[in-house]
Amino acid sequence: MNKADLIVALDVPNAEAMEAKLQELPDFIEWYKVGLELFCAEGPAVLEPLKKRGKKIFLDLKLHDIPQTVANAVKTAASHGVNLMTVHAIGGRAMLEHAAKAAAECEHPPKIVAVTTLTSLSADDFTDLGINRTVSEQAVKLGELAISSGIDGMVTSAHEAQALRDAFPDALLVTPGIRMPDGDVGDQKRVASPSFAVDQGATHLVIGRPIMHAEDPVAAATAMLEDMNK
Ligand SMILES: O=C(O)c1cc(=O)[nH]c(=O)n1[C@@H]1O[C@H](COP(=O)(O)O)[C@@H](O)[C@H]1O
Repeated sequence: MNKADLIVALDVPNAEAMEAKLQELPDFIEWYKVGLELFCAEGPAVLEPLKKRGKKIFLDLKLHDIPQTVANAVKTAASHGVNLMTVHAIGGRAMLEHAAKAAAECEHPPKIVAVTTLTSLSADDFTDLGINRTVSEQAVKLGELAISSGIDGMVTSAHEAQALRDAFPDALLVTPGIRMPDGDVGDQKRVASPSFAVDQGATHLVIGRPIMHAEDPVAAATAMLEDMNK
């Protein structure tokens, strides 16, 4: 039994590249994330090979629009049989409530998680954006909005996870920006190890390049899982 779910981000340009990776990656990976790049390239058909393999699907489209548009998008996406979806918390209460209601009305309701602050943003970006709170304060503020609107949980870096876990004991906490201590950070700003994320209360860890770009993806995924469970 793993301490959290490991989700591999299929950040590849097309279905062919996805298939190559799926053949390489180990069976113990139960969750895959399909994001904007792959979904824009292939549309919903790209989900079929994952469903055939019995994998759980995180469709990460980070919806942020007027309430009705988001509700319709949630319903349409859910009809393709996805387990988890993202919206942006800053879309506001009406948008979040519409998303939650649309999901609940689906035959197979997906869980909806709200992005609080992208893991690629730092405190300096907050200054640029005119936000005067700390990243943790902002996460809790947006978490309150999301949870009270009927959303299932938040996407956050592991550094805000404990504050969110304390405030919302039952929420899903999805943490991207996962790196081993010596790993290449790339464009991420708020990174943490798998074990740190789990210790802080994460329920799902999203990992892309450290596994997808590894010379040996099986070894990389195994090391992430071991670190998560230690
Ligand atoms: O919603 C997400 O999944 C997400 C939110 C966030 O704040 N930061 C973030 O990196 N992500 C996604 O998580 C994945 C992280 O990829 P790596 O940095 O390659 O591990 C990417 O697919 C991002 O789109």
